[in-house]
Amino acid sequence: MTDDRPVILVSGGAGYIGSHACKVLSQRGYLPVTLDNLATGWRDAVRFGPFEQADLLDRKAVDRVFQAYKPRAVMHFAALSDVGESAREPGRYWRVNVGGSLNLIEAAIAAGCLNFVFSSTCATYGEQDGVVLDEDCAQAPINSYGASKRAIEDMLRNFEASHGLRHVVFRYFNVAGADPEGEVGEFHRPETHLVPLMLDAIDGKRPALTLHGTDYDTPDGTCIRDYVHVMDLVDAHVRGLKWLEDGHASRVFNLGTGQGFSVREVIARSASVTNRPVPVTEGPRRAGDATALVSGSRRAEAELGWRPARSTLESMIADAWRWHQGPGYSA
Ligand SMILES: NC(=O)c1ccc[n+]([C@@H]2O[C@H](COP(=O)([O-])OP(=O)(O)OC[C@H]3O[C@@H](n4cnc5c(N)ncnc54)[C@H](O)[C@@H]3O)[C@@H](O)[C@H]2O)c1
Ligand SMILES: O=c1ccn([C@@H]2O[C@H](COP(=O)(O)OP(=O)(O)O[C@H]3O[C@H](CO)[C@H](O)[C@H](O)[C@H]3O)[C@@H](O)[C@H]2O)c(=O)[nH]1
Repeated sequence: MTDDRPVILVSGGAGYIGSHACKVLSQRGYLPVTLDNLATGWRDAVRFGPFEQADLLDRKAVDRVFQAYKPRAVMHFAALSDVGESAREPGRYWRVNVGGSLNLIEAAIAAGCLNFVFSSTCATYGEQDGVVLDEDCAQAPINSYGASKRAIEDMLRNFEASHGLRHVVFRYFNVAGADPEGEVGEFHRPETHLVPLMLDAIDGKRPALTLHGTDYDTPDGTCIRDYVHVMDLVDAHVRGLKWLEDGHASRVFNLGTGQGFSVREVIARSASVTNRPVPVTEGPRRAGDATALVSGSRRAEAELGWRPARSTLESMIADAWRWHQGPGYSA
């Protein structure tokens, strides 16, 4: 390799969040190497560094990527992350998320790459009405997706104790928005996330958005979530990487704004940002959904100096809408 930038191995770099992370890493002087099997990601989203098509379940292939690029650290985004599917097919979530992470962790250790940044989720907290969700809160996942992520957090702690694997765990709340320059954005097939489905309904790509439950114990009956802009989220990842490079101890950080919005509030805000009506139908609850998930922590701000700059509903919807109408969305 002639490029002498520090290499970061990005698992899941062809996916929504991983592709944004690659963009920001490359802007900040790193060489992001994407390892992805394209299960839910896209070749076109890998634009900011080399691409290695490999499955995390193939340990030999993962070892080869470490040998070829000698990364300084790993950012591990690759996972299955559809809450509803995880309720129906728990085996896939344990196999891919937990088994794949075990391979990646063991390969990193074998290669002497001991700095590891991991995508976890607020779904590890489960359903805890009235509890402030900070990092010390008990984890009680209510679906196998959340359970698989909690298991990986445990795995990281075990491998730190045995092999010195230093790690930062980010428990994301709901990620939304897109690269404001429109190079990458969110595109899943099938799509399950609220914002892209709503934008599809607004511009006629789907007949309507279905409200998954209107009888929750919230002011308007729909679930409450804490939405964070994908660009703010990946900025925190680069800060997490520097935290490890600076020699700090392993740490868990929530990534959310601390403000919750109901599904109906997101819909109302989208109608005003796009200046178009949102066709809506009411449906039953979706298996595995918690009533309200809102971060109650300022740890990332206090310790990483992280300040979300674009995480208003307006910015997230406006950036997602721009991406949605551009050429990349249906590529
Ligand atoms: N989007 C959110 O709101 C959100 C919230 C909390 C946590 N997360 C976590 O963030 C991470 C990224 O989420 P995303 O929304 O970008 O998902 P995504 O589906 O867009 O990206 C995941 C990527 O991982 C790849 N992948 C999956 N299985 C693989 C395997 N076995 N080997 C190699 N590559 C594999 C996929 O092809 C895809 O490119 C996930 O770990 C997810 O659990 C996301
Ligand atoms: O068509 C839809 C899609 C979503 N929703 C609702 O909108 C809210 C947000 O749903 P998303 O599917 O966009 O996001 P989730 O909260 O289910 O999931 C996100 O947060 C989870 C943690 O709970 C996981 O981390 C997961 O990876 C991440 O996508 C939920 O109340 C959901 O029921 C609808 O009403 N209709």
